[in-house]
Formats: sequence, structure tokens, C-alpha cells
Amino acid sequence: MVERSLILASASPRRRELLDRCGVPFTVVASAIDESVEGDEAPADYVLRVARAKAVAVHRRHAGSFVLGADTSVVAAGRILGKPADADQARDMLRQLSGRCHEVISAVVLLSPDGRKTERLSITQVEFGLVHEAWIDAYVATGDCMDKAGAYGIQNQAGLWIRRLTGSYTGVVGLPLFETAQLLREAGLVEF
Ligand SMILES: Cc1cn([C@H]2C[C@H](O)[C@@H](COP(=O)(O)OP(=O)(O)OP(=O)(O)O)O2)c(=O)[nH]c1=O
Repeated sequence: MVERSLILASASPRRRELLDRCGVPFTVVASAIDESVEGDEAPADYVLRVARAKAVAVHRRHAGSFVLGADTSVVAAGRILGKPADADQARDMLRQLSGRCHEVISAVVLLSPDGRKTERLSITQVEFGLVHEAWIDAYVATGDCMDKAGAYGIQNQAGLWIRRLTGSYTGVVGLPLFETAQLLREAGLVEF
């Protein structure tokens, strides 16, 4: 096993809980980066770019460590839905998702102490059943939507609206465990 520290470059409590399951000790350092979409950037390119930027920002301050960065976006009808700015935007996003399929794209990037970068992408198809206006109002009132891409948390009440999912549940929650474990294993940080 490699005797180097691992830093999770994220403020997300979900990512912390998921990374805990990999069984490797780590610390958390949040990165504040600009997450705006650049021009007509493709969704997968955008998510990878932002995940890299989060890892790089933290690696600059902690160059002797491994740094893991991640990003998650919802893509509906080709449009990238990040975290809603307010309750109205959250309602709009949930109306767009109701009764349709969308994709959740998560990127995970690992920087080594020597600056070597490895990365993986996880793409999941999610189908929402019809979501009534009253359900949207009640859910938005809980506030759960505000810190989540696409304005929903599959792990909370919005999970009741999901008819089907093909891909990675943990990817939707923000840290695809299969892909993350691959990166940590390749770096010699986990054994299995
Ligand atoms: C779709 C979906 C997203 N999410 C979360 C995962 C991410 O934390 C968040 C998307 O925003 P991100 O910008 O990917 O992450 P973040 O701002 O929470 O954390 P950081 O940038 O510091 O790493 O939405 C869920 O928890 N459940 C879901 O069902």
C-alpha cells in the first residue's frame, strides 16, 4: 500500500459518505471553483472539466497528496442542469424531468502527488414517472433540492418518483463507487 494521504476535494456530505465505503483514510478540503458552462461545451466534457478543476485547485495547495475531485450534472434533452439557483428554478427543472428520461453524468478525477491524472466518467439513464405539481411544491418546500444537480436527491423523497435506472446509483448520488475504486486501486490506495 502507498503511504500517502488522500484528500477529497469536495464539500458534499454524500461524497464523503460514499468515499468512506472505500475503506481508505482521507481528509476533506472543499474547493470553490467557477462551475459555469463554457459556450456549447458537451455535457461529458463539462463534467470532466469541472471535476478536474476541483482536484487541481486543491492539489495546488496540497501537492504532496493524492487528491480526488468529482462533479455531477443532470442532462435533460441535451441541456445541462446543475444546482438550482432558487425555488422557481428547482420547480422548472423538476417539471422538465417529470415523465421523461434523462442522464446523470458523474466524473471522478484522481491526481497523484507527482501530478499524474487518472479519471473516469459514469453515465446513468434515469426515468421519472409523472410528478404532480403538488408533489413538486411539497418537495421543493423541504429544501432538499437546493444543493443537488437537477433539483432532486434520489436518496431522499425524490427517489419515490424514479421508475427505472440503468447505470450507477452511487454515480447519481455524486461519487460512482465502481469507477472511484478503480482509480484508487490503480494508485495502490485500496487493495480490493
Ligand atoms: C441527481 C443527484 C445529485 N446529487 C448531488 C451530487 C452532488 O453533490 C450535487 C451536484 O453538485 P456538484 O457540483 O457535483 O457537487 P457539490 O457542489 O455538492 O460538491 P463539491 O462541488 O464540493 O464536490 O448533487 C444527489 O445528492 N442526489 C441526486 O439524485
